[in-house]
Amino acid sequence: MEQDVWERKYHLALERMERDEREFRAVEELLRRLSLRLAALVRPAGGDIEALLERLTSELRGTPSPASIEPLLEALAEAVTRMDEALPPDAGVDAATVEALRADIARLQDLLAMVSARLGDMTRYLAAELEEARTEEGGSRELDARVREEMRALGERTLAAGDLASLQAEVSQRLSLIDRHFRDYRDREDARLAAYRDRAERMRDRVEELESQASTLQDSLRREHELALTDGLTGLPNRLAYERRMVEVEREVREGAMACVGAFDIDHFKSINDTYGHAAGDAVLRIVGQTLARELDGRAFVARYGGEEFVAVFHRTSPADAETLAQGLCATVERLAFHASSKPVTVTMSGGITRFEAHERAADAFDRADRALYAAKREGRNRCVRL
Ligand SMILES: Nc1nc2c(ncn2[C@@H]2O[C@H](COP(=O)(O)OP(=O)(O)OP(=O)(O)O)[C@@H](O)[C@H]2O)c(=O)[nH]1
Repeated sequence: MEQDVWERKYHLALERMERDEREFRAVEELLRRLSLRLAALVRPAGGDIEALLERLTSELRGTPSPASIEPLLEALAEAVTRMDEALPPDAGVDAATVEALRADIARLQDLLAMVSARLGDMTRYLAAELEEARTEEGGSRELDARVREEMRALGERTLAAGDLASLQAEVSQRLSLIDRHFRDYRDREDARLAAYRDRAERMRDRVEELESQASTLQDSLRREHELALTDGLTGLPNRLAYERRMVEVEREVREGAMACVGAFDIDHFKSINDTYGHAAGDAVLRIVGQTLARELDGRAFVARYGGEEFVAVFHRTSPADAETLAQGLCATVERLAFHASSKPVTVTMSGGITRFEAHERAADAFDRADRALYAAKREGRNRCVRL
């Protein structure tokens, strides 16, 4: 009966251990996904990082040990550092892009250091559990051998016993020895279970702490990423966001989709600043930017390219339709009611439209849209030209 109770305890402990291990695996998976996403941010240099993560995953699927995992994590950290060094400031990528990528890489490095430390903890824990299971198995084998020995001795004495009284004494002595062996074994196992429970509690706390750290890190990365892609003054996507979007559009156009690029610039903006002040200029930029985003919502991706220049990418739109939309935008901006020192101020905008051709790079299409924009400026502003 007592043995049944002990066995139930033992199975409960085993189930708990398996559940813990599943939790650790879930955390490892979460961290792996996080690292993969970060590696994806620094493409195209992320190739060897993905291969290393692949190897790390297959290690984790087996029986992980610090000896097999630590070198992989070190190689991963090294690859990330190489990626940082491989980021030249003059590779056609603007300084803000390089800065943002460097910040991502630094965060990835921090994350790897954290993952490395935590995986070390976990694998050490699993190794200790394995050792524990081995010891436990040894203990039960020992008990088994002792019980067998007592039973064998009892059998021999039974045959040798001359009278009933000495037989009874022999049986009772052997039974109490067996009982003591069980008791010793149970006490040792109870102590081991208590120690195990303690360690499991501590590990659970550490796993919870790790999960919360990982999710805080993920949130702050997401927030910082959004900030890195947003123009602070207008709230529109910034040039970096535009360049990232253009990587996708370039691929779509190569696959046969139609797209147009529009460059827009507020006319005589310098004189708005000079006449009404920089704050008024900022307000004009904000309102014009938001007007473009609102008017083109669902039809084009709009970003602030820099200074007083905006860019729009029209998806699945013919050049003629994009030009009509752009002319409508110029007319809408002209109708905006600006006031400075209680006097109405008319603001106009010029635009240049071009088709994004399948054989060209995004930068070529933008340059042509920009040339169209300057043609519109030369032709008298407040208009749109298509090249
Ligand atoms: N207020 C404000 N001004 C800015 C900002 N960014 C750039 N500018 C100003 O925008 C002005 C751009 O002037 P120019 O490039 O000479 O062009 P423009 O006066 O608009 O003339 P055209 O483009 O030829 O019609 C410069 O005076 C910049 O200082 C900004 O964020 N806020």
